[in-house]
Amino acid sequence: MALKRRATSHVQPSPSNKKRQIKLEDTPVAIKSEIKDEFSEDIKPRVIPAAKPSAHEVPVVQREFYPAEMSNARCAKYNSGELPRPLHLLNETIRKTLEQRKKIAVGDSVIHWFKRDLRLNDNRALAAASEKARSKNIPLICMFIVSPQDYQAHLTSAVRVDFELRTLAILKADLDKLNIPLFITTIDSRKDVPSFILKKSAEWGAKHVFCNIEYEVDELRRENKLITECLGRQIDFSALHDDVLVPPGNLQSGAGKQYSVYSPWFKAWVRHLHDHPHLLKGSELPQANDKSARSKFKSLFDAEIPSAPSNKTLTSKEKTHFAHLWPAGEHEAQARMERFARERISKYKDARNFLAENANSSLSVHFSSGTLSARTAIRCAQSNNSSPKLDAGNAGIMCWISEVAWRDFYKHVLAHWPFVCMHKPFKYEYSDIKWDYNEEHFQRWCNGQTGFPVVDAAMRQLKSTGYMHNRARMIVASFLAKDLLLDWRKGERYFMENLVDGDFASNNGGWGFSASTGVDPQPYFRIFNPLLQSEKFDASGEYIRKWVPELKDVVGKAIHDPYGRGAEKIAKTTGYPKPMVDHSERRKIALDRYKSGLGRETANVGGGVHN
Ligand SMILES: Cc1cc2nc3c(=O)[nH]c(=O)nc-3n(C[C@H](O)[C@H](O)[C@H](O)COP(=O)(O)OP(=O)(O)OC[C@H]3O[C@@H](n4cnc5c(N)ncnc54)[C@H](O)[C@@H]3O)c2cc1C
Repeated sequence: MALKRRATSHVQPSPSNKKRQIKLEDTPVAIKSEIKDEFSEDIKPRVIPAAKPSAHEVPVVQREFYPAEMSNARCAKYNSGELPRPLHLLNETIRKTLEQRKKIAVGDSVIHWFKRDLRLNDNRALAAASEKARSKNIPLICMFIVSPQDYQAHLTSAVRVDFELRTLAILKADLDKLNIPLFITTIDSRKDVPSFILKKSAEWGAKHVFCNIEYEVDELRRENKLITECLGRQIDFSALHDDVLVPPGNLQSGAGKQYSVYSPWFKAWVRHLHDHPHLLKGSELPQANDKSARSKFKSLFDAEIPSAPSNKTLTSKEKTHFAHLWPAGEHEAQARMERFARERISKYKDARNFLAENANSSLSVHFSSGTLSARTAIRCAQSNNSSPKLDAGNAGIMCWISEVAWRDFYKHVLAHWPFVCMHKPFKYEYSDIKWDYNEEHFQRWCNGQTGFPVVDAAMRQLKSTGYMHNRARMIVASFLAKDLLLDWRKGERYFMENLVDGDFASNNGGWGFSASTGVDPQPYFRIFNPLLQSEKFDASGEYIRKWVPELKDVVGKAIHDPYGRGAEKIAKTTGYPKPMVDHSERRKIALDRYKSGLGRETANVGGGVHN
């Protein structure tokens, strides 16, 4: 019972997302223990404590899926190579089984398993599956598995699930035109996914199954296991790199180490792509099946798209709202990319940080669901540039490419330092920083009621649209960690539960950057001043007025600080709250906390830099 209470205590129902909250108590005990067993070889020998939280236990870990927070010593073992990285193990299995898998004769069909690659264009595994099917003139079958427990474990937002399901309808229709069925089904227990794939392969006579690699720990381990289990049944399970331009592990410094700083990593990334142009080349579209596939697999063609799991269901009003805001599917993604490259990309460098400007691409939702490949996007940017080089030509285009590269960077980080996926900060020595768990403070942050207009505008933008401007993400993340002194992982979690573009690696990377606990972070003594950020990046207050209607009649600079700059009367009348903390006081406490968490002197707290 205590375990359940702890697990649910950090689920943060807010008025608008209450319906979407996961009711963990509803999860049958039997299923919970299955999940624990399945989680990883890595944790199997360890016993997950039943109830009593250890002094070190953080109430952020979803204990019904994962063990308690990992120790620093165990993180160090990943760093020293004593513990093998899941991607390394997967690569090894791929390499060791290659010859045996090559010998497997093509069966009666070939399967492509869609995951976060929901497109026909430029899709490595789908193209390979199609090629295999064509080599023997047999049908290609596509499949997608709705896994409610994966949604729950990965904190996938209801908005994102809705986007995925709408995309699947488009994908199914596009595949249908090629006589290719898209079979979509729901598997209640994530543990059953591998056996389901084996079962379907046998049923459809498939000897080849293809998918693209996801770099999160559970997924890498699942695919590793699938290769071996499939091989035992004479089935070739192929997992390919697709989601990133350069496969993780391919970029190393002169000393043979992984880069943990972005700038040298980016130079190496550019160099690698210039030296290996095939990595940027698009993949072929899948070829049509023979018409006979329609009768042979009629039930698959007829299979309906399942509805969202009950804890990830939007109301019909929300559905209409988000469908209008985020049209789904790869055609929309392509059109949006082309429009952006034609109309706005060249001004991106100068305008991208301004909160009220429509300067960014808003393509993250498509990258994270795989309705647009980062390769395709970069080729499109390149084709609008005066130089074919990734680091030359138009400043706006170069800058945008370097932003897309951050996405690759964080996936490389995730693959090389897998403990970031296990609730540990990249800088695990920062685990000892004392965080607060003040529920009222957290709720005020979630609901945009902090009394800091720019923070509140951003949090309300998230709630209303499932999206937040990048600069705003940095401001609110810094505010949560360094002004409210709340555990940044609570913010990381809330973002995943609400973002339409939620992506583990980028989200974790962004939070680590802002809380100064991550890879290539801003130093802990750099503490965003929300007022200065507001004045700099929303000078006219347009962004604030849009999202905080209580302040729409405030004129001039008072918009950034209504209580401090003479707009108290309006703010009071409209019910806009006073600032919930004093920034300069909190800044001092934050510096102290960081210093003592790192075991440094606490006396001298000067030297903090205001941005
Ligand atoms: C605290 C925090 C949390 C974040 N969480 C996510 C997340 O869950 N999912 C997500 O996709 N991005 C996340 N980001 C990164 C970034 O904010 C978004 O990618 C960006 O705002 C998406 O808007 P856009 O598509 O208009 O980006 P653009 O400015 O047009 O950039 C183009 C693309 O480059 C990539 N990109 C840009 N900036 C970054 C970055 N800092 N890190 C990684 N990739 C980047 C994205 O794929 C983006 O779509 C987070 C950043 C922070 C600071």
